[in-house]
Amino acid sequence: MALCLSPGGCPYDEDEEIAVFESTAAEHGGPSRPRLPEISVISPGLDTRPSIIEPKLAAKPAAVRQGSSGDGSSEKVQVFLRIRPLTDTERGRGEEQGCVAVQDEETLMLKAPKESQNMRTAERGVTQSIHKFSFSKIFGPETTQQHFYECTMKKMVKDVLQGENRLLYTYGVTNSGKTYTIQGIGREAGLLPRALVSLFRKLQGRLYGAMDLKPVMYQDVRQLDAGEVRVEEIRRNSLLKEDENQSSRRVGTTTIWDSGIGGLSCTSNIATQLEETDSVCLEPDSLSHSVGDNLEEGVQFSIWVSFYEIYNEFLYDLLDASPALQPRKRATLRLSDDRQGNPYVKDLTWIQVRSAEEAWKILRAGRRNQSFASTQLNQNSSRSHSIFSIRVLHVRPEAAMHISELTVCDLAGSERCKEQHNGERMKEANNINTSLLTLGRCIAALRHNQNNKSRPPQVVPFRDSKLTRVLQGFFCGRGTSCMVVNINPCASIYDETLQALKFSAIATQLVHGPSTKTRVAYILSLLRDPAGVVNDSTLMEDDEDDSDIEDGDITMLNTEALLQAVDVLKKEVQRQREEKEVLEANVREQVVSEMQEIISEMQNGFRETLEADRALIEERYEDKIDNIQKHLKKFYSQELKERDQEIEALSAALDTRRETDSVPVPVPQGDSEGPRRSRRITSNSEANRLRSELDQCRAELLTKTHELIKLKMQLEVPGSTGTLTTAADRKLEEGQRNLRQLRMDLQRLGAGLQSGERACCRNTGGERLRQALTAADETLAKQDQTLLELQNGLMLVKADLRRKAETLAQTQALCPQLPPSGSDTSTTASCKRRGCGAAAPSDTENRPPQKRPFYQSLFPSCTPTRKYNTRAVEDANITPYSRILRSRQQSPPRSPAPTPRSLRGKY
Ligand SMILES: Nc1ncnc2c1ncn2[C@@H]1O[C@H](COP(=O)(O)OP(=O)(O)OP(=O)(O)O)[C@@H](O)[C@H]1O
Repeated sequence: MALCLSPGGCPYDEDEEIAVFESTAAEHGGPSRPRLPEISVISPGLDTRPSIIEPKLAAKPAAVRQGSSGDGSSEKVQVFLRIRPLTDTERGRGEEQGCVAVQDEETLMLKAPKESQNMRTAERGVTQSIHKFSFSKIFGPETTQQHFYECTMKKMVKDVLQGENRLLYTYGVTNSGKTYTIQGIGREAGLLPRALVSLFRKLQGRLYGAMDLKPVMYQDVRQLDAGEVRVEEIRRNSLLKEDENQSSRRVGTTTIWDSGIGGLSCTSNIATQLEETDSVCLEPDSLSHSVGDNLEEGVQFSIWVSFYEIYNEFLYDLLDASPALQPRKRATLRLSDDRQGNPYVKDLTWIQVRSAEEAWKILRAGRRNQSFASTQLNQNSSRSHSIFSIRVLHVRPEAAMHISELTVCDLAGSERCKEQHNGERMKEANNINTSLLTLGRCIAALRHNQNNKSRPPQVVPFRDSKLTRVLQGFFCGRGTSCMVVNINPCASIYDETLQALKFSAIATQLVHGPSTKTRVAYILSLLRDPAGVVNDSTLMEDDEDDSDIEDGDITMLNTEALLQAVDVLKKEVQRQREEKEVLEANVREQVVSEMQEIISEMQNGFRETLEADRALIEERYEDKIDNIQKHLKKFYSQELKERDQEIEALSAALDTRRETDSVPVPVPQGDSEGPRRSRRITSNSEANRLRSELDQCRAELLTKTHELIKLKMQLEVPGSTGTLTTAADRKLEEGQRNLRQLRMDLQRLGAGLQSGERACCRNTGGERLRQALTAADETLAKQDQTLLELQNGLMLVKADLRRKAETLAQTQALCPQLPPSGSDTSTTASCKRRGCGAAAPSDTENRPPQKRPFYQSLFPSCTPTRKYNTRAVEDANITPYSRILRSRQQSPPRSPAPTPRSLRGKY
């Protein structure tokens, strides 16, 4: 890529058209740029994406680029750029570095000088060093005031006389030539004096001389009575007189007055500037040749002016009685809204003027009250936004009054606060920058709303600063605005200039809202076609096609037509309201469905989280249960072991005791026992008696035993039955022994279970106990099996014995010499013991009676009969363990071994 020199001496990129564009919009929240191009291009453009402009389009003529209207002024906000010439001093300082170059009458190139902040960031690759801007028209340093006026304000004056509202405001860095552009110096009169001269020349012979009609509030007119007229005259004359007095004095003095805020004084060194502007000399302009052109017949015009400033976010009336004559403190003005919500400056002084000279004198008088100060960059820097308004009252003899307005706003220059070493200057600079920033935000919001009509509009922050509040009407359809951007080509303020240009680039993307005229056209179109639905787009088309409608004025309509218009508008309002209701219903529906989706997504999310948490907690508790199980297992096995040892020790001790007890107790000797001796003697005699009885019983038992043995021997039948009976007896004894042992085990387990259940209640896990119980179950089942086997064996033995008994009875019948009663008893006892005979058919009688309830409570379902018969006993003796066992046995098939989850469920 080759670098060329622009006409202004600035090198620019030949291949710039292929560049990817960065824009101010991007820096204000637009889409982020993927990579930095070499040149940033900022231009009004027509694209709905304001930040990206086609390079070829940028090179096209203004008429082509600015819409179909052709003149380029009907819709887009016009933004003019004016570059002021460098002074000799500035050239001497080396400020001319070719950083500002005009490429064509609409395109400006900025190239960052070496020392600038922009160049430093560009070298780091953060931003570009070359920037390209497009404007409605660019005016170079050589532009004369006359030329600039003709290209910018001339048409505005014409529009105002046609009844329109117009605003022109200058924006730029301090010392860039804003005040020079608006007011001018010496023979170089600025826009405002030229506009005044043009206005009065046009109105020659059409001025309304009386002072009885005065503009009030936003744009109302008030009829003054004679007294009020007199007051108005006095006020005007005093201002004019004061101006004459001031002018006659030798200027060059320094006026000191209070700024009105906290007693802070402000030095107004206006000598030089006033000296020159006082003698502003106007050259005849083109308007002078078109006196009376296009003015409505029969209408007279009354011209009123006001002049106020916004200083540190306070409004001051510059046409109020001179501060030099009044107390040092200035009164502030308040902002109010009229019934339609239009903002206006309350109690603002309006002075009727009858010539351009009078208007200029009033302006000069006001300027003496304005806040100027000497700053680093400008000897006479405006420290406030000054607003000069010209209201034109269109006085018709038999019709309603109409007001139009031309407002010229000289904005204070933006500047870097850090360069201000004076506290007051710093505060001013802060306020200036804040209000300018708000203006930028308003413009950006307006542009956003215009470019995104389908989306909900952004709130335009007009209320965030006084400046935007007073200018609000011009941005909201009650007129149009035009911006003049002033720049100073000095290299030392390059960064500030770049920021100012970026700011203005947003304004270049703005289009005017529907104007008052357009609204009139809208009403007229409704009257013409009341049933038809007229929307904004058709309205725009109508405007372009039908100039008659656009030129219409609602004040020309008679009462009947106006009433009709009211009816039509009411219907239209109703229709739009219904439309909006439908729209709102749709929006609500969409919002609800979206909310439902969001809620269901949230539910799913929560469910997943819950599941994950649950799994985690389960895992943790499983670990805990495992640990507890291990500890319990260890504990109970240890416990069982210890108890077994204890039982063994106790059994051994019992055996020893028994052996000891069997040894006869020696009779105590003498009276050493003291007073209990008689009792012991009694107990000894009792013992002797019992012992003798015992001996007797033993002897009897011995006899009976011998008899029994004898009988047994008699009954002994050689063969398998005898062996079987012996084996059955042995097994029965063994089974009873096992049962005893088992009972003891079960008692221990029962105790363990109770303590285990208590532990389980504290969430310590009963799985180990369950396992122990399962093991006990199995043992019991085995024992049960053994018992059943024994019972079967016993039944066989009984049957065998029954047969033997029958044989024996037959034998006895044949041998009556067999022993009588004793043998009968023993036989019966023996038979009973062995379970034979009809008197003992039930197997339950073979069990020790005291053992049944316990056994039945443990084995409730061994046999159905037992179950039915022992239900009451079970219920009475129910224990937690038996309950568990019962529940297990009642739920066939046997449930699998409990899992941690089922245990968790339980506990
Ligand atoms: N186009 C121009 N031709 C000749 N001189 C100019 C031009 N523009 C500005 N100047 C001079 O530059 C100086 C600064 O101008 P001016 O006071 O208008 O700046 P400003 O932007 O109003 O500054 P501030 O914002 O501080 O009030 C003045 O001396 C003025 O005469």
